[in-house]
Amino acid sequence: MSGTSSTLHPPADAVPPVRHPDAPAPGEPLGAHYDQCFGCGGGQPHGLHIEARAGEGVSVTAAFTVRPVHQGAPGLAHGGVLATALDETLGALSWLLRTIAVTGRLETDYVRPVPVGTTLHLEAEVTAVAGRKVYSTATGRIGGPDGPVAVRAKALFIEVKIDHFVDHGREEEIQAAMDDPDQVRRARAFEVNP
Ligand SMILES: CCCCC/C=C\C/C=C\C/C=C\C/C=C\CCCC(=O)SCCNC(=O)CCNC(=O)[C@H](O)C(C)(C)COP(=O)(O)OP(=O)(O)OC[C@H]1O[C@@H](n2cnc3c(N)ncnc32)[C@H](O)[C@@H]1OP(=O)(O)O
Repeated sequence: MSGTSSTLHPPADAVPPVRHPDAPAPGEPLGAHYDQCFGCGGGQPHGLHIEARAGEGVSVTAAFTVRPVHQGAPGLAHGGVLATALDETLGALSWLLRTIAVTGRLETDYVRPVPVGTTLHLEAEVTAVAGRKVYSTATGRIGGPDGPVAVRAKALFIEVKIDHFVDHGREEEIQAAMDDPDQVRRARAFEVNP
């Protein structure tokens, strides 16, 4: 069974997404947007350590291997962890648009259980853009990149400025991020040069 809420249908004035000319080439690893990110950060011991790569057009691929710490039921991945994997992969699309966007809405279909030890092969693409609203879809397949779909999602991301994080993040992490030249460089890489 599946159904999508109306807010995830692009409006009539939506336009196709445009890959930024300075976007990483297809196949290139995108790296983490933040070292402490639960989804992609290398410095986050409890994280999912998702590694995304640029795809064709405005798309990305990624892989996530389910570990015992990700269980919900015995031997099976927790649904919230799988939603996080989809959310993170969808978030990585920002590298190709070179805009910063946060998840406004994420709807997930769980089609097949995902056992511990499985590698989830993820793909995401932007389907439409309307002003600050970015519409996207993602799938997670098991047994190989062409294997059966286990999870899929539709999402609405909303474009924000760096100020979103500076205004809302806890001060100690924001200060540490601003003091880290590598973090500042990564944050800037999302933004189209004026
Ligand atoms: C130097 C220091 C740097 C530190 C930063 C470090 C790194 C930064 C770089 C990159 C990081 C970027 C992203 C992270 C990437 C991946 C992680 C995975 C993604 C996530 O995990 S990210 C976390 C979860 N995410 C949130 O934490 C969002 C909380 N939320 C809000 O912060 C606000 O809610 C916001 C901003 C979303 C909107 O607020 P707002 O005031 O800006 O705009 P507004 O409300 O007017 O919405 C504008 C139009 O979007 C429509 N709209 C809004 N929300 C909707 C919804 N839910 N459903 C349907 N439509 C919606 C409205 O209906 C309106 O539509 P219309 O224009 O047609 O009226």
